[in-house]
Amino acid sequence: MTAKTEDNVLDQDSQQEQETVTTPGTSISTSSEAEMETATETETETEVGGAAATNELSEIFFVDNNRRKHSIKIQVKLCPEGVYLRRETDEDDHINEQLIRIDDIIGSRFGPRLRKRARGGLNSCKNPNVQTEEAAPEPDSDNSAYLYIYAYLKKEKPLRRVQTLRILRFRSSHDYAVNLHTAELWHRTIRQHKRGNNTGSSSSSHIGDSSKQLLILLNPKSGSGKGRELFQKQVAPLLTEAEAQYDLQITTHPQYAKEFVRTRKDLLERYSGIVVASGDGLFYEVLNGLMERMDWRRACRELPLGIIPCGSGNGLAKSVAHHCNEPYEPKPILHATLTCIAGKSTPMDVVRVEIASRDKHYVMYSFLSVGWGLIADIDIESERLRSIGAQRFTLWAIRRLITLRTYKGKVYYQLPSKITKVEQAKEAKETTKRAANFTPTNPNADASEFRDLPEEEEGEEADEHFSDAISLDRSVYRQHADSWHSAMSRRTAYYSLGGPSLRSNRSRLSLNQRIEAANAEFAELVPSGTIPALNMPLESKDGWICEDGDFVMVHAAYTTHLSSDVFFAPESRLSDGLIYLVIIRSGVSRHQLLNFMLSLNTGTHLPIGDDPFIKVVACRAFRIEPQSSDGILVVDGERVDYGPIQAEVMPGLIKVMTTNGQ
Ligand SMILES: Nc1ncnc2c1ncn2[C@@H]1O[C@H](COP(=O)(O)OP(=O)(O)OP(=O)(O)O)[C@@H](O)[C@H]1O
Repeated sequence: MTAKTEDNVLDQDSQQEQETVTTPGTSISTSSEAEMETATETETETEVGGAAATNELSEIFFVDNNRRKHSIKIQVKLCPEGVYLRRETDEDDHINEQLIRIDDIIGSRFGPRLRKRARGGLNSCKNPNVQTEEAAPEPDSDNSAYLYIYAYLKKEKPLRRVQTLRILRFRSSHDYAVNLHTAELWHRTIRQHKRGNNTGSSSSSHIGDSSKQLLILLNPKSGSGKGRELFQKQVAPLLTEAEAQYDLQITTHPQYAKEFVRTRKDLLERYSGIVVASGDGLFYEVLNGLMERMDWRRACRELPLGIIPCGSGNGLAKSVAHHCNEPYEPKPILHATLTCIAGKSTPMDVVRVEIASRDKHYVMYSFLSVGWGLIADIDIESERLRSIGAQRFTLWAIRRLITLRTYKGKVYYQLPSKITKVEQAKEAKETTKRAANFTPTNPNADASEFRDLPEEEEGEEADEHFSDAISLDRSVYRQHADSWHSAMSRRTAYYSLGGPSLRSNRSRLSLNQRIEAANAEFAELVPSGTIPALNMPLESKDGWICEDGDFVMVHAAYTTHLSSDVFFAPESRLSDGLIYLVIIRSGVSRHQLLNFMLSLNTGTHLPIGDDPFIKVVACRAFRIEPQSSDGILVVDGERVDYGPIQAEVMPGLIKVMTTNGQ
């Protein structure tokens, strides 16, 4: 196991290395005592939460390898950086070292030798929290205890993750319990180092908090309809290795995921994060479900979202992999699962989209794109060729290029630098006004959070509130229902008597006071836009730039990839607060368009200098006003009502699971 051979082994196509190293046991007792003493000397003790926790462990092991004639001595050191393996060769006293970084270790398990394959795979989507009866593995006859360390080493050139299993065998004592105790100490120390590594300022750990679970929402119909099978084979084993506690919810119909996250009262108390195992469509549902919660701000802040690409779109999964410099192909599900269990998260922009068509007027929250024209047409119209797979896009693109359409209308956009000053002044004014009018229920509480009302005393007062509630219920509730998320008003959400907060919290205040207080707070807390409503004009004095005429396409993106092979906005960053608006004007040649389409997968489709027909604008908000009444508009790849549409970025509003937390 020299560094050279180690690398060679790690690079094998099987992408799995498994090696057992063993502690000196009774059979090698001569060296055992001395080395154990050395190991003890290198240990340092730190006090964590009242219990003594070992910060660094060191032990001498021997490789128990049948291919070799004699054992190889290896020093294994566990420290906050990871696991160091240090081997001294007999031949030339050459020292070989390997570090398995703590970030690359996803978990470990200890106990007797695993009789089955040590991948820890599950056979079904069973709830990991429910104990099932399994035959308990017996200790070896020599009373060895084992520690299985599961790691996925990150390698560059080519970028990949190499599955690695290190098995440490502890047999210094005749007593299995003592060996087990040592293995457990190593296991605990690995967990502790992983946790320590995940509590940086820009990241939050969603793994390891034993009181909470990951919520996993799986769409069994996504992609080729094999979501469930893919989960069992590729995702569940990794979750087991990472000891991730999770609640698997399999969606039964469209909107299931949205309703689940929207209505689940204990969402924040029960879950540490939400993982979507599906395409971008289900992620869109989850995002919009979260945004419709009363505690949306807290939910966005406290619940990192992850995506495991089991669908056909997968733009977000590819964008996240690109952001963290993680591999995507050839095993996107495995790589994305590793990202979701890395325990880190990064802020990501959300875009508030407002749509008006005929009598409808509504708001939705988007994370990928808004499209009008060429790409939107290809996306939606090629649906009829779904049966031929991804080829449908190429075929329909050729067709659209031959019969090129143009759309008349206006496109407005607002650049970030201009708006900053205007908005800052506006925001400062608003804040002063709010501060003057608003008396918080709890003056010590964080004003940006939704706060529950104080506990109420039982008794007569409660009855009084109940009669008040009956008399007020209908009007207030109707207002809430009608106005919730109405796009016309900035402050249109009302505290609902039927809402979860009032039902679950009781107050000493009179009901009227409570409604008033809650509405005052809630008005501040509804996710509102800062740009004029869709039916209001956009003024150039506010920094709005207007382009009028015929367009082949206007497509806005806020992540790098629209799908796993469309590298649409290479400059985009997860939380840069920017929308990349690509505008293609009528008059562009078919040849130029063909080049544009062919270069989309490499991200080289955008002109380097000024181009009269194709341009990209990094803005913070935009509006499209189509002149015709027919056409296709897409938000995150899904068709929406056709008509005026506007969008503005809400920088870093949510958190997505990443491997680097940056
Ligand atoms: N159990 C279900 N049965 C049918 N549809 C579902 C189910 N669960 C979720 N959906 C819907 O399926 C749609 C597509 O899901 P998703 O985007 O995750 O997969 P996809 O295969 O990538 O889809 P697409 O091909 O549209 O990109 C979502 O809009 C979601 O509302």
